[in-house]
Amino acid sequence: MVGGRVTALSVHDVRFPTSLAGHGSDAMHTDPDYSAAYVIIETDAKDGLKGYGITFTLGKGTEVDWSRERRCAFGYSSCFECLMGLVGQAGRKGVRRDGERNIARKEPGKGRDSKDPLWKLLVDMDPKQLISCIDFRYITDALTEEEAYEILQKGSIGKKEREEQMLEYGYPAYTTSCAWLGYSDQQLKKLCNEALKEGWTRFKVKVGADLEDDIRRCRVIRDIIGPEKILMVDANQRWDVPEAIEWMLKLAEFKPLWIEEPTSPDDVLGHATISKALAPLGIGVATGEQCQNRVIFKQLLQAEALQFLQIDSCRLGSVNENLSVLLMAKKFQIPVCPHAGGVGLCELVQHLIIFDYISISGSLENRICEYVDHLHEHFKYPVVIKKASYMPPKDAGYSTEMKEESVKKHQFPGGEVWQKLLAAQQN
Ligand SMILES: C[C@H](O)[C@@H](O)[C@@H](O)[C@H](O)C(=O)O
Ligand SMILES: [Mg+2]
Repeated sequence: MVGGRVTALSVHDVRFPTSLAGHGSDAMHTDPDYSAAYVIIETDAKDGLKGYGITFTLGKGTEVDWSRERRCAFGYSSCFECLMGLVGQAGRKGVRRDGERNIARKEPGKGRDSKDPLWKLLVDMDPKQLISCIDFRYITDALTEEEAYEILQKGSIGKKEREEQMLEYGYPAYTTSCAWLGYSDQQLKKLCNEALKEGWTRFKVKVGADLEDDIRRCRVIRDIIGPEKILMVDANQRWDVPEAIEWMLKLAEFKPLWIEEPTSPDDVLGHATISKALAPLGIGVATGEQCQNRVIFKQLLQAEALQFLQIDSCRLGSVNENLSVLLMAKKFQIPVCPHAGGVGLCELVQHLIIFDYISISGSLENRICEYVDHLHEHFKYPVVIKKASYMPPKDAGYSTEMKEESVKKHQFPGGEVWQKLLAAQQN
């Protein structure tokens, strides 16, 4: 039982000047500053329990999220059970405030009252408890409560062995850090060679702005990694549907496993058309990092519009919403390959995908979780990567807490880092 009532809440506009070095750049976001609306919730619990929440943005977006997080958190009243949101009704309340339903958010504090990391808390919940966390409204035409229960019951067979396997070997990852669009060929080569030495075997490269550049960059990276290692390409919504198909016909020689976000993330049928056209080439469609709720994921699955489903821990409103998507993906037999990176997304989503493997999917076939090698040093419990795999976190909670010093220095615009940059711009 959760103790304590919420006594204070603060929201911090934390930004990192990643655009200066081209980190995170793609065909649509040429100069992102990885940023977050970071929420700290204090309680009067005797043990000094606090909750931490993150909404990832590319800088300016924090201004929208900042004001919303404040209102939203206060709107919950001071009842800590509501903030926990591990009850279906509370989850429903959290994602459905009138007129604000489409802004990505995440409930702060989840898992923090337990001594377990979030993945373990979920793994140890029985199917009935897990089901009670899910809002099935709008998805029963794709997944009923009974079907979800059955999936979880079946998933409990062999759970212990899978948990041990995760603790020993971790969850397989791929890297996006070598090939941001703003990186020079020289930098790309250097980073790729280093990643190979570190044991990475799966690489994602940004494409979509210029076909000749893409062909050259894919060739550079294939030459370095060889024909056997896995390559994925990501266009970040740059193309129209016919353009996506034509462009990918030209990149097919590099044997990408998937094309990610080929077109508008809202265009379910467009994704289906692209999937159908690229299937004979052995190229799948991956999407989901901009998908904000279970209904869109339901439609993508029903329309056979994607072959790899990319949940995002912050974009989907709450852990609860993620649970429903993991279960739908299992029913439709589509592998979940989470989106990560940004500020803290790797820290968060590792919990969900480790839980998915142990309790839902039971398979690692065609499954990999994104890893991006930026900004982990600002987190109190940073991810641990060994042999290109995420090692299950051991600390309590959702690994969301940032270092106080990092928050202070990177507050926008008053923090030391921004004061220096803004002063340099004026001179
Ligand atoms: C602006 C961001 O860096 C995106 O490019 C990034 O999230 C990307 O789509 C990814 O898949 O990692
Ligand atoms: Mg992407």
